[in-house]
Amino acid sequence: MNRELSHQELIEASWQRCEHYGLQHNSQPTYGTLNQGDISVLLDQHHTLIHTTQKDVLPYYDHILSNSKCLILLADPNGHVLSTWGEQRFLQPHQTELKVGNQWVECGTGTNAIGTAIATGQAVQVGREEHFLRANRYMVGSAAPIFNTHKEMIGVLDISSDAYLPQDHTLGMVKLMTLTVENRLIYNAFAREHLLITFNTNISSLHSPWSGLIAIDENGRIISANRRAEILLAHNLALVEIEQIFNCHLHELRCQPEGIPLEVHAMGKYRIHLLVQKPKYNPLRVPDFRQTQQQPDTENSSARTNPDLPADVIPLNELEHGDQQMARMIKQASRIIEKDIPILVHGETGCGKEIFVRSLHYHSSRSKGALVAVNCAAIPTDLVESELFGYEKGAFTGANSKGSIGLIRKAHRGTLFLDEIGEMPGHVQSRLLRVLQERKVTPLGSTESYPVDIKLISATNRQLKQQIRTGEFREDLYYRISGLNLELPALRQRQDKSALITYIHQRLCDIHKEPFIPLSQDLLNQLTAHPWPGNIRQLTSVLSVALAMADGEKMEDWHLPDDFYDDLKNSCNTVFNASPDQVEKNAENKDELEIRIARLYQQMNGNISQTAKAAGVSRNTVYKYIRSGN
Ligand SMILES: Nc1ncnc2c1ncn2[C@@H]1O[C@H](COP(=O)(O)OP(=O)(O)OP(=O)(O)O)[C@@H](O)[C@H]1O
Repeated sequence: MNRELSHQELIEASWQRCEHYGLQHNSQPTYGTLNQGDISVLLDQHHTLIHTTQKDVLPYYDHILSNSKCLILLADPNGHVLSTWGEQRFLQPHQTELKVGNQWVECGTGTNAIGTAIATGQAVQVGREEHFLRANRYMVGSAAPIFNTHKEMIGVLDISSDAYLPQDHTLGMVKLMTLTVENRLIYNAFAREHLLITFNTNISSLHSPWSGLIAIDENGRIISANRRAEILLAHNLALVEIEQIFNCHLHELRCQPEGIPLEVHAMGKYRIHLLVQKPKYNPLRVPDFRQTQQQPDTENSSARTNPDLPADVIPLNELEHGDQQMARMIKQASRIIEKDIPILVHGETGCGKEIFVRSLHYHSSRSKGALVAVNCAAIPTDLVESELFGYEKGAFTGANSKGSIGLIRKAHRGTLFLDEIGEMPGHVQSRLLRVLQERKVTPLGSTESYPVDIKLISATNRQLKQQIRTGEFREDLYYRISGLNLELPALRQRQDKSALITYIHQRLCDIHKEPFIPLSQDLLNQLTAHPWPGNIRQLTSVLSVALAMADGEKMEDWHLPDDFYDDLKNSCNTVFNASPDQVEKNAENKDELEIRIARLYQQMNGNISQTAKAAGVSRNTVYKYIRSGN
C-alpha cells in the first residue's frame, strides 16, 4: 500500500502536475460542462450513490452543517459534479462553476479539493491560497474519495466554503461522511439477505462509521467488507471464512441476539467487540421436506422471486399493507406492464408515484433494459425537445459535436418514465405524440428515423383534463398516454396508514442501522391522525428526524419535529389557527370542536394530554368536552 502523503506533499505534487498540464496561476479554469442529455445519463448511472448520499447519509450531518455556510458536492470519479446540497450563498450570483455537470479535475481547474482527491486517492483540504488557479482562491475545499468494496473509487464527496471553518473539523467530517456512504452502500446491498457484522476494538465506538463492517454469506464466507475492516484486522478479507478471522463459530454468530455486543478474539491476537445484524429476509435456500408445494401467486410472485431487484427498489408487494385501492392498482399495473398499453399515474406530490414506477419497471420483463426517468418540469423548455428526441451532430449552435441519441432512444427495450408530464411544453407534446404513433424517433436536424420499443409510463399531480380545457395539454396526446389510468391515493386516504407507517419506520431503522423498537400505540395514533399534506415523503422525513432524535431509544412524541404538531392542529380544526382560547371562546365552532375532540380522544386512546396537544386546546377544555359528550 502506498504511503499517505502529508498535506504539504499533496499540494506541492499537485502544483507540479498543474505546471506540467501547462496551467498558469492566472489561467481561466475550464469545466468541461456536460449537456443535459449526458447529465441525465450520468445521474442515472450514479443513481444509487446519489440516492444513498442524499437519503441515508446527509440527514445525519444536517445539524452540523446547517450552522456553516458551506456547499456539499458529490462528484463522479471523473470529477463531474453529480449533486450539490446546502448553502450557495458564498458564491456570487454569476458564479455557476460548482453546478451539476461541471468537471473539477486538476488539468482543467488546477489544484482543487475534488480534483486533487481524485488524482491522489487521498482525502485533502485545499485552502484558498493553495488553489493553483487564482480564479479559485475564493474558497476552501475539503474532499475525500468514496471507494467500493473492490477498492475502486466511485465518487468524491466535497465540502466547499468561503468561511475559514476549522480545518480538521471539515476534513474530518468529510472523511466520516464518505465512510458512512461506503457503509450504507454495503448495508443496502447486503442487509436484506446476509448476516452483517460491525466490529471495533472499543465497545463504545461500535456505532461509529469508523467501525469495521463485513457481510457474510450462508456458508460463513466474507463477501463484502469496508475499508476499516481490513485496516482493523490488517488482513485481506475477500472470501475468507469468518471462522478463520474470529475465534467463534458461525453458528454462535447466527444465534447472537441483535444489539448485544459480543467480545471475541480476532486473528488470534486482537480483542474486539462485535454486533451482529441478521438478514431481514431469510432466503430459504435449503428446501425443507415439510414444506408443501405452494401455488405461485401470479400477480405478485415476481416481487418475491426477483433476485435482481436493486436494494433501493421497494418490492411491489411491500407497497401496500391492506389498502384496497393500492392493492387493486398494483394488480392492474402488474398485468398491464407486460402489455403494449401506456400507464398514466396520477397522485398528489410525495404519494409515491416514482417509487411505484421504479418498482413496476424492475418487476417487469424490461428490467434488464433501462428505466429512463425524465422530469419534464426540470428540463429547461428550450432543451426538452433535444433532450428527448436527440439531435444530429451540429444540429444547432451549442449542440454537442458528437450529436446525442436522446432520452427516448435510451429507453429502447426498457421503460420511459415521463414524470410531471403536465409541464411538457406544447410544441414538444406534438412531437411526442408523433413518436408514440409511429414508434420511431427522428432526432433534431436528421432525416433518418429510428424505431423504438418502449414501455411508456407518465405521471402527474396536475389535472390533465382541466389542462386540456384550458388548452395547455393536447387532448390527442392525453388519450395516447392514458391507456391505464391509476390514481395513487394520498397518504391520509389510505386504509393501511398505520401498517404503512410501521413498515416505513422499520425500513428507516434498517437504512439508518438503528435498532427497530416498535412505536408506542399513542405515537402511532398521532401519526395516523396526521393529515400528511406532503404524503409519504413528509412521513419519511418526519420519521427520519424522530429516529435521529431518539438516537437508538424508543421513539417518543417529543422526538417529532414541531411542524408535525402544527399540521396536526391545523387538520384538527381550521379555526385552531387562532389561539386555543379563541377557539374555545368562539361559540359558533363549539359543536365542531366537540366532535373533533371526541374523535381525537378516541384516536389517542383516551390520552388527555395528547388529545389536547393535537386539538390545540388546554387539557381542561378536553375534560370539559369529554364530560359533556358523555
Ligand atoms: N411505498 C413507499 N414506501 C416507503 N417509502 C415511500 C413509499 N412511497 C414513497 N416513499 C417515500 O416518499 C418519497 C417520495 O416518493 P416519490 O418521489 O415516489 O413521490 P412522487 O409522488 O413521485 O412525488 P412528486 O409528485 O413530488 O414527484 C420517496 O423518496 C420515499 O422516501
